[in-house]
Amino acid sequence: MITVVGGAGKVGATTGAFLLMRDVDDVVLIDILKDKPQGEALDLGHMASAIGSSRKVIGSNDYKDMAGSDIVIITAGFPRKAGQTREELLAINAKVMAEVSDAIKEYAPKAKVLVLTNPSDAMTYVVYKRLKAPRSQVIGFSGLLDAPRLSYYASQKLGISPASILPIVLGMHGENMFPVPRLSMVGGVPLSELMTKDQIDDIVKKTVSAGAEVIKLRGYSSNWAPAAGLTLMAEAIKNDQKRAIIASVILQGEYGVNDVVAEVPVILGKNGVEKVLEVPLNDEERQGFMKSIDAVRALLNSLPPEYK
Ligand SMILES: NC(=O)c1ccc[n+]([C@@H]2O[C@H](COP(=O)([O-])OP(=O)(O)OC[C@H]3O[C@@H](n4cnc5c(N)ncnc54)[C@H](O)[C@@H]3O)[C@@H](O)[C@H]2O)c1
Repeated sequence: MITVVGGAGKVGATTGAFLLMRDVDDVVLIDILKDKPQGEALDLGHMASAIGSSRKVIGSNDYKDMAGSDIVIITAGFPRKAGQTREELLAINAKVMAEVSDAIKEYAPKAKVLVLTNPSDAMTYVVYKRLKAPRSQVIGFSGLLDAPRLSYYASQKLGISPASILPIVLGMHGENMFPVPRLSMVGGVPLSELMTKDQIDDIVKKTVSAGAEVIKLRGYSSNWAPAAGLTLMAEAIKNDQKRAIIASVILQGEYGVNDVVAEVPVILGKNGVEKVLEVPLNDEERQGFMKSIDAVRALLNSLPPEYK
C-alpha cells in the first residue's frame, strides 16, 4: 500500500492516478481538506474500474489510515503567499513535515518516505531528522524532474528521443541545481560533444527555469511531471528494481560532503536508497557542485532550530 499525504492536492492526486494506471499498488490519499481526498479517491476508484484495475483507493482525513504502508509520499504543504518570505514558508512547511513525520513514526515506521514538498531539500532534511530513520529510508524527490527536463530540452535541440539521453543533474533543486552536460550521455557520447557551448548554455538555462516557466504560462506549478517521477520512484522501491535514479539524499561523506541533502544518482530498491553513486566530476564541475551544496547549506541554516 502507498499513502500520499497531501493527496487531495494537484501533485498528490495526479500521483494517485499514475500509481493506479501503472498498477503499482493500492493507494491511500490523506489530506487535511474536508471531503476532498474522499472525492478524489472516488473519482480515481471510478477510473480504476474503467481501466479494469482491481487496485483499491481510499481518501481520508486521518493519518491513522497510512498504517501498513510500504511507501509514504509527502506532497503536503502550502505555496508561498503574496508578501510571505521564503523563510516564513520554510517554517510553515517544516511544521507540516514534522507533523507528518510524527504520524509516520506512529503508524508506518518502516515505510520508505518520498518527500516532494518545497523547498524539497530542506523538507527532506526535516523529515530525516524528525524520523531519526536511516538515510536510506528518507528520499527527496526532484532529480526525476530536473534530469528529465534536461533530456527534454536536449532532445529538442538534437532531434532525438529524450529516452536515449542519460541526464545528470546534481545538487540543489531549484535555481541552484547543477546540470552536468559532460556526463549526460547519448549512446556513450557526452552532450557537451554533440552541442555547441551556446546550445549547452541554452538547455541548462531552460532546465533551471523550467518550473518558473510552467507557472508563468498556466498560473500554478507542475503536477504531471513530478507525479510521473514520484510514481517511477515508488515503482522502483515496490518492485525492488535496483534502478539508478537521481534523487535527493543525505550525503554522509560522499563527494567529501556530510549532513547535507543533495541530488545525486542512487540505486533504488526495496530497502530505499541501496547505494549512493559518486559521479567522476572534473575540477570545474566539482566547484559548480560545491556552489550548489553551499546553497543547500544556507537553506538548511535558515531552518528554525527545532527542525534541525
Ligand atoms: N520538489 C519538486 O520538484 C516539486 C514539484 C512540484 C511541486 N512541489 C511542491 O509540492 C507541494 C505540493 O504541490 P501541489 O501543487 O500539489 O500543491 P497543492 O496546494 O495542490 O497541494 C498541497 C496539499 O497539501 C495539503 N496539506 C497541507 N497541510 C497538510 C497536512 N498537514 N496534512 C495533509 N495534507 C496537508 C493541502 O490541503 C493540499 O491539498 C508544494 O510545496 C510544491 O511547491 C515540488
